Amino acid sequence: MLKIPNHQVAGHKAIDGILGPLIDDSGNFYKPLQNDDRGSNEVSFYESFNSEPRVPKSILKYFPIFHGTKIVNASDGSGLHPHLVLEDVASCYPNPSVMDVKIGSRTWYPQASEEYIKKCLDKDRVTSSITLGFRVSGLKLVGSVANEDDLSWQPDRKFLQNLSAEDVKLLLSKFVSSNMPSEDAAACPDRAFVEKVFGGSNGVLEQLLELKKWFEVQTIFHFYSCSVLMLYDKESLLNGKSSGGAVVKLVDFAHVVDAEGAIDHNFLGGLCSLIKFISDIIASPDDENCISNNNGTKYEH
Ligand SMILES: O=P(O)(O)O[C@@H]1[C@@H](OP(=O)(O)O)[C@H](OP(=O)(O)O)[C@H](O)[C@H](OP(=O)(O)O)[C@H]1OP(=O)(O)O
Ligand SMILES: Nc1ncnc2c1ncn2[C@@H]1O[C@H](COP(=O)(O)OP(=O)(O)O)[C@@H](O)[C@H]1O
Repeated sequence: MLKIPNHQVAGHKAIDGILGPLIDDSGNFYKPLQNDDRGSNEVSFYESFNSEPRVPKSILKYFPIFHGTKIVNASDGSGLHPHLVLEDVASCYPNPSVMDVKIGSRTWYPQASEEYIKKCLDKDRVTSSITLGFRVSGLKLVGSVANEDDLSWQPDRKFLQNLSAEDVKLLLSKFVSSNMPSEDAAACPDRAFVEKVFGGSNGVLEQLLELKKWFEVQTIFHFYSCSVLMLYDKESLLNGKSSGGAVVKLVDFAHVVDAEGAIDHNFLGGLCSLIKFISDIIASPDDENCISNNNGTKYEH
């Protein structure tokens, strides 16, 4: 029995009869192939990625496992439709906090139509993509008590569109905090999970640094409009379960193109920028938890 995922934070969602991803109880994520080139491009990417001998084994873990395609009933009620069958990277978490960060200051690929480039450029300009090299595309923050809906916060696209560098820093700090899963700008994030999630030898920062090393040398693919997904489970971490630890996965390969022997400096630049934000949060002392809001007011504990 396929169902709508609870933990999807961005992209096309299978709500209100729209075509979107579905999951099963066996840990699979069914992403519908879009009817234009995007669906077939993403299938081609997974096929070539998985058969590409130049991709180091250590890098494979940053990509969802690909189980091929399958025709299943679409979420919009339109009947049978081909879907990518991917590993559901959220399936091992009871109640994950999730952040989708679209990497790159430029989300359009060189071969795209003028109309598409304009649409992407407009979004890159109004969001933090051009200024920061990435934008937060989706977010779900969960409170410390599992399964209590009122303790989770999933901001809408509008809220995420206009974030400054300070706002992004605040959001990343909230992502690793046990308090205030809300858009309240006056809230001081306690960063209770900063070491467990961002820091440490298995944390987000180490994972991003490993990815960065690969992006410094790989000249196989250019990953336009692709996202870094960060997930972890607060309750499991609080209970000392190692299974709640943070993972980094790359998702959305509808616009991956051949690198033609060149470094993907667009992705690499965005990744370095995200790494800098996360390193700064790990390094900043606790008394810098309270960050200025949009008016420059500094909130205290
Ligand atoms: O038009 P929208 O607003 O739904 O745009 C989608 C984007 O949502 P956004 O507004 O940037 O959060 C969406 O971005 P996210 O995955 O949500 O970050 C995709 O870029 C999507 O395009 P594609 O399927 O990757 O080709 C975009 O979808 P298309 O409309 O290009 O199919
Ligand atoms: N393999 C996966 N497992 C679990 N969740 C996923 C997976 N792939 C994508 N998602 C969820 O779906 C969202 C949108 O995915 P994406 O591939 O970007 O779709 P779209 O092409 O519609 O933008 C992500 O932000 C994430 O929350």
